[in-house]
Order: sequence, then structure tokens, then C-alpha cells
Amino acid sequence: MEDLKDVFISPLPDSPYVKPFRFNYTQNGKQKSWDLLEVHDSVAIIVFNITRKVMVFVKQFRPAIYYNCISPEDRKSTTIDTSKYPASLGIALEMCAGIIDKDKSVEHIAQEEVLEECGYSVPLSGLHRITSYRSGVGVQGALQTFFYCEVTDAMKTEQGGGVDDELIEVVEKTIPEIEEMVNSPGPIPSPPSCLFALMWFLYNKADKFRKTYEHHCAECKKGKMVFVK
Ligand SMILES: Nc1ncnc2c1ncn2[C@@H]1O[C@H](COP(=O)(O)OP(=O)(O)O[C@H]2O[C@H](CO)[C@@H](O)[C@H](O)[C@H]2O)[C@@H](O)[C@H]1O
Ligand SMILES: [Mg+2]
Repeated sequence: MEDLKDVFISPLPDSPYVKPFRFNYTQNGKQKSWDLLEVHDSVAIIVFNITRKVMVFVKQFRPAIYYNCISPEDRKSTTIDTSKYPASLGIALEMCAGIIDKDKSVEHIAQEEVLEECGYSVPLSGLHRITSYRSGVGVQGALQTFFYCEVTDAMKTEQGGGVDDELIEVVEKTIPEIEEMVNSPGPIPSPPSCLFALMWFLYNKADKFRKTYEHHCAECKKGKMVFVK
């Protein structure tokens, strides 16, 4: 994932992923315009492994993050010096997510992404639609639909890691590690949607699993309840 070379910037040809255009309008009698990017709507899924009480993340190289680490001066050079700018600068930790580029329901797209990226076979009934929100409101405003699913080790039927030329590493974090992540002073190498997902999980679900830890501990300590972080 971190073997990066031959990095250079070029003008955008016709792209199936992003379409830049100018949006013109008159508001309160004043003529205005806004420069926009048309992108696909998407899904994102919180995957929580209840066998081992860990959250499943995907780690991947994100060119957009990498590019924004390069100084404006160095962006002008014909090739980017990868010894000065190693790939690690662009590696993000995210929830499993994918664009809606097929004529399928959001539930089916979410199910596919969990299998392709994380390796878990989840029944459609195991995917709970939580909410949807607008991402990149400055220039995109695309809709992301957000799901929660619980998986077990037995549901891990494939390796994960993405399809075609995707290079994705599956990473697991415990509840205390998630808490540490959201309390970090940053910069956190994750999009706001991922941080929202973590806060949603901590607020709505984490207690259920913390209680299991406490109970476990109480058993071990012969009835003495100990809060385990
Ligand atoms: N701009 C681009 N240039 C070149 N190739 C591209 C491309 N966009 C997509 N692709 C190709 O299409 C594949 C799409 O991957 P996914 O469907 O998993 O979406 P991704 O995880 O990138 O974004 C998901 O996760 C992020 C983070 O949450 C959300 O912002 C996003 O809306 C959501 O779909 C990429 O692996 C790549 O091959
Ligand atoms: Mg993805």
C-alpha cells in the first residue's frame, strides 16, 4: 500500500467519477454562481464484530488526502518527490464505504461493500439503515446513506481487501481505542462521516458491549464489578 512512485498532477479529462461545472442562479435579486463537482451518492457501514467486540475499519491510500499534504510550491513540479512526501501521508482509516454506481438498492450496495472490503457475509436483514446525510456541502452535497451491522467471526467468509485494483487493509479497534481516536487532538486521518459513525456507535451501542466487559470482569473477580476500559 505504501509503495508509491511516479506521482504527477494532470488536467482532468472526462471522468466517470467527478464532473466539475458552474451552477448559476439568482438569489434575492442578486445574480450568483457556485463551482461544483457532481459525484456519486454513496453508502457507509459501521461493522462491529460481536465475537471479539471490535469495530472493523478499512485502511487505504486516499489521493485526495495525500495531495492536500503537498505544499502549493511542490504541487507545481513535474513529479512529486515521494521521499519528501511518503505514501503514509495519504493513508486514511474509515468505515467501510462505497459509491452507488450500480442500479441496485442501497441495502444491496452496502451488503456488497461489507463483503468486498471487510470479508463478512451479512444478510440484508442484518443491515440497519441509520440515517443519511450530505457530504462535502461546499462543492458536492452528495447523499451518503449510513448503516450499522453486527458480524461474528463465523460470518468472515472472505479475505476482504477490496476488488480489482483496490488495496484495502482491514483494521480492528476496541471500544477504548475508538474513544481514544475521537478524543485525539488530530489531525485524525479520517473523514467526518467516520467520526460521526464512531460517535453514533459510542452514544447508541457501546454501552451494551461495555456491560459485557463489566460482567465478564465481575465473573473473574468473583462478583466484584470493575469497569474495564
Ligand atoms: N475520483 C476517482 N478517481 C478514480 N477512481 C475512482 C474515483 N472514485 C472512485 N474510483 C474508483 O471506484 C472505486 C470506488 O470505490 P468505493 O465504491 O469503495 O468508494 P470509496 O470507498 O472510494 O468512497 C466512499 O467513501 C468515501 C469516504 O467515506 C466517501 O467520500 C465516498 O462518497 C464513498 O463512496 C475505487 O476503488 C476506484 O477504483
Ligand atoms: Mg470504499
